[in-house]
Amino acid sequence: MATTDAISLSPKIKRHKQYTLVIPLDLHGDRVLLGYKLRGFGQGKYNGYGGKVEPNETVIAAAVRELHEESGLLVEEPAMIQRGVLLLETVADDTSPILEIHVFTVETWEGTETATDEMTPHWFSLSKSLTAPTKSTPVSGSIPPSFLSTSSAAEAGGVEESQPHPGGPHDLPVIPYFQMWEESRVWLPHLLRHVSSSEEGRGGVGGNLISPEPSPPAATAASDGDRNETENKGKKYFIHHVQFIGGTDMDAVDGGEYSVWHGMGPRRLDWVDELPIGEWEGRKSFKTYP
Ligand SMILES: COc1nc(N)nc2c1ncn2[C@H]1C[C@H](O)[C@@H](COP(=O)(O)OP(=O)(O)OP(=O)(O)O)O1
Repeated sequence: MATTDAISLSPKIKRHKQYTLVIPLDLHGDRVLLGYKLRGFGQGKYNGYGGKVEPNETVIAAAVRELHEESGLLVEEPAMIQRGVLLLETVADDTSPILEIHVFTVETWEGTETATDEMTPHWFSLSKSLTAPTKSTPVSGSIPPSFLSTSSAAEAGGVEESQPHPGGPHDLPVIPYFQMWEESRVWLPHLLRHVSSSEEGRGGVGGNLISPEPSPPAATAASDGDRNETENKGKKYFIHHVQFIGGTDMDAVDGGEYSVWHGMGPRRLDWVDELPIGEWEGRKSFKTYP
């Protein structure tokens, strides 16, 4: 099945800036950990844990470092499972580099998730978060009042343990997709379905907590620009390429300000067997769009 929007991008003529994004998954507990960002780029949004890849650092080393700095969770490099790459480009500002964000999941770690002055941790239900969200997606469980409950930790610049959810994993809320970067609403449900369907095949997820893979409503699937999910079965990595046209995030907690990193324009999401990683300015990087 053909993808929808055409993307005319020449990665070779734009600089790339590399980032990492790590999503801890507790498959047996049917839970996904996200951080609520308290400062900097993406403030007021939920996201995975990550940041910039420093000079002379590998992407995977940066993923391990950022996860530990922002969440307190410690993993060894082999525990990082690369899942895909986001290629985010702004057309409103031609001088901005393409954000090349390497997405990983981890399923084992040492330590307990802790709040830092940058991120506060919140668990969400994995099985309830598998479908592409719409504004009317019901939010079961209770969305944590993050910006209220975490301000004390932020003000103190200190560390606060995240509390277990009172009703247990079944009472956890759906991922608040409308409090995330808008392109996450597209790729994250795909990734969670991909992980849960492959784990389910191995009998692994939460003792059968995961329901059969749902089909997104036809209108959503068509507009997501992604391939038919059956066709993607067995492919290992996703590539989500988005051109932002600039706009205002009306869902932002602060009311939304114009940013060149809002307003999804042309985009495509593909699943591939291998990520085309090559040399870019002397370091391993995403090579070309396949
Ligand atoms: C614009 O769209 C984005 N979508 C998503 N899903 N994630 C994004 C987007 N833009 C940035 N990110 C991610 C990538 C990183 O994981 C963080 C940004 O990290 P930050 O700018 O805070 O990098 P640090 O190295 O931690 O920076 P400081 O040490 O200067 O705080 O968001």
